[in-house]
Amino acid sequence: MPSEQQSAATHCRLYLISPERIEHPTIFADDLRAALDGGDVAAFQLRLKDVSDDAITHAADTLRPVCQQRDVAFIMNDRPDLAVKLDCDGVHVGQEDMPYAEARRIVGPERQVGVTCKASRHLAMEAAEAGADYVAFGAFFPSGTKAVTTPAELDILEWWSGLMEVPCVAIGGITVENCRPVIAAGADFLAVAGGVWNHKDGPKAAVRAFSEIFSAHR
Ligand SMILES: Cc1ncc(COP(=O)(O)OP(=O)(O)O)c(N)n1
Ligand SMILES: Cc1nc(C(=O)O)sc1CCOP(=O)(O)O
Ligand SMILES: [Mg+2]
Repeated sequence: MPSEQQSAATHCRLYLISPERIEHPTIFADDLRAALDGGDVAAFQLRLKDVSDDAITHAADTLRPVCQQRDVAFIMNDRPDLAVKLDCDGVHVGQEDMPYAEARRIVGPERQVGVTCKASRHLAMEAAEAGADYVAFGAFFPSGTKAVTTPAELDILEWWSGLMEVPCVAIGGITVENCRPVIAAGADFLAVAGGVWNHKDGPKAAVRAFSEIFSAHR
């Protein structure tokens, strides 16, 4: 995420996660533009599952400019190699993807590397000490996007934010309706997919609503 935005340590921000499939990137680009123009978004993660590298490439080439024109970091999920090849701002890796050090070796020092830490203080300390740009905890709520997750409790956010400078991301089933305690517990970023794309009034209204909640918590 852009570094200037990390300076406001108490200000939570949105980290938007893409749907797992994007059939028509040029059409989805309109949804993304609308969402990003709805309010403050720090980052967008391209999280496509079970699709070809060509499909990821086409989506990234279409969506990255939409993000970068708005100063929204464009993060590739799972694939440090594609993060470099497609000139992304960073990569997110999970515990089943590859070790942090390997991801860092591939993307180099300039791009961001974020690491899934589930509900583990140990994994988070390990990732932060190794140099991760952020650690991600979750899932805080049941997710309609990802079936198999590890339940996480809010106290891990309180503990982390009281102890560490490295930003923490909260993920898993977060919506406009349930996000307030997650923000109050100390999340620096809320990573959200369904809570934006499936919002009853559309993605733009969802981002606007999140932004208003963030502002009220400042
Ligand atoms: C910000 C953020 N946090 C966690 C995840 C989950 O990553 P991972 O455990 O590798 O699972 P998949 O997303 O790859 O299914 C994430 N993508 N982003
Ligand atoms: C990709 C992902 N990882 C999770 C974890 O717990 O690590 S939960 C999750 C899904 C995020 O989408 P939604 O906001 O729709 O629940
Ligand atoms: Mg992964």
